[in-house]
Amino acid sequence: MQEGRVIKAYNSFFYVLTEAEAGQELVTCKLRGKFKKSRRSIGVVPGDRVRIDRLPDGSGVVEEQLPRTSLLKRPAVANITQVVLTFAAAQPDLHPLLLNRFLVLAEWSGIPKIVICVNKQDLYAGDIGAFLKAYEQIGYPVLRVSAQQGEGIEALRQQLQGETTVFAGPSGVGKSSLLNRIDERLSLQTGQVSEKIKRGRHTTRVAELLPYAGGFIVDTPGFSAMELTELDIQDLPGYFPEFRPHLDACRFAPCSHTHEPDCAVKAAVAAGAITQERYDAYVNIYEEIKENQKIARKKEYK
Ligand SMILES: Nc1nc2c(ncn2[C@@H]2O[C@H](COP(=O)(O)OP(=O)(O)OP(=O)(O)O)[C@@H](O)[C@H]2O)c(=O)[nH]1
Ligand SMILES: [Zn+2]
Repeated sequence: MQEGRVIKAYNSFFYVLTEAEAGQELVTCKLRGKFKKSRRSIGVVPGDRVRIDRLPDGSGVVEEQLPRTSLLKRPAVANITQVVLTFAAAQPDLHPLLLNRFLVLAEWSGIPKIVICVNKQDLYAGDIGAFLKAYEQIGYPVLRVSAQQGEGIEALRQQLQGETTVFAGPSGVGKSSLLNRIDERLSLQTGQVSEKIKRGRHTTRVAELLPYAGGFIVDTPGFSAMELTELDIQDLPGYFPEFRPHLDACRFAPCSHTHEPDCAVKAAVAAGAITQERYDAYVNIYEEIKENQKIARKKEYK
């Protein structure tokens, strides 16, 4: 048996890239029939690690699906190791609340590495260094790049080595342009895809993993800032990494960290350990989720 990675799934065919020691071969596979039926859940998806048996004609049969470390659902893609949250320094402007919404979504998705990438440095004359430094201090690596001028692209390439990366971020920040800068072969494929998504076609489309630098780049937008309403409000404080050391020290449990007295999170804001910007984003997202829950409940009782 050979081990490999499903890089594409289409019409019940699974395209498996076998491990490097075996010579990196792309093998067209079918699923073992029994194996398919025994899985009630989502089944084998792009990004999954699998074991395959080879048939005399060179094709393969997926015999086993190995455990996943993460799963994005729309479209389904497994084992993403890194998300590059892409924004623009200008056009469109970088709004802290939008950045924080994406950070919360990325934390919620369980993807291990979260990187902030700020594109279009060439368009911005001011200094966003101080603004971004606060995010670096939380632990998020920050890359400042220009797809147009080439600034920072080498650092971005380094960041992609060996990882399975998805680029997420608002529309128009230059995700396609960046992929094009990184490697022309990437943009040809991804550019087309993002156009299709924007127009609302291909809603059931599947993701594809594009091999790059010993890892992969996934041709999906990852997630959109709209999905926030799906997360559990109890989990929200934990998605702010710098809140975590304070969460057990509030007088009330549970504490929403909004109106309660003797709140350790609010004390940390006052002491400067948590920035006002991040706390404001927390409250904003908290209220949005709460509001949505109310609406959902009203609908249920009707
Ligand atoms: N000045 C400048 N313009 C850029 C840069 N990167 C991208 N652009 C421009 O920004 C616009 C949007 O770029 P895209 O690459 O299409 O952005 P995108 O994030 O893929 O957009 P969606 O497909 O909507 O998600 C285009 O007009 C690009 O030419 C940059 O570094 N500097
Ligand atoms: Zn509190």
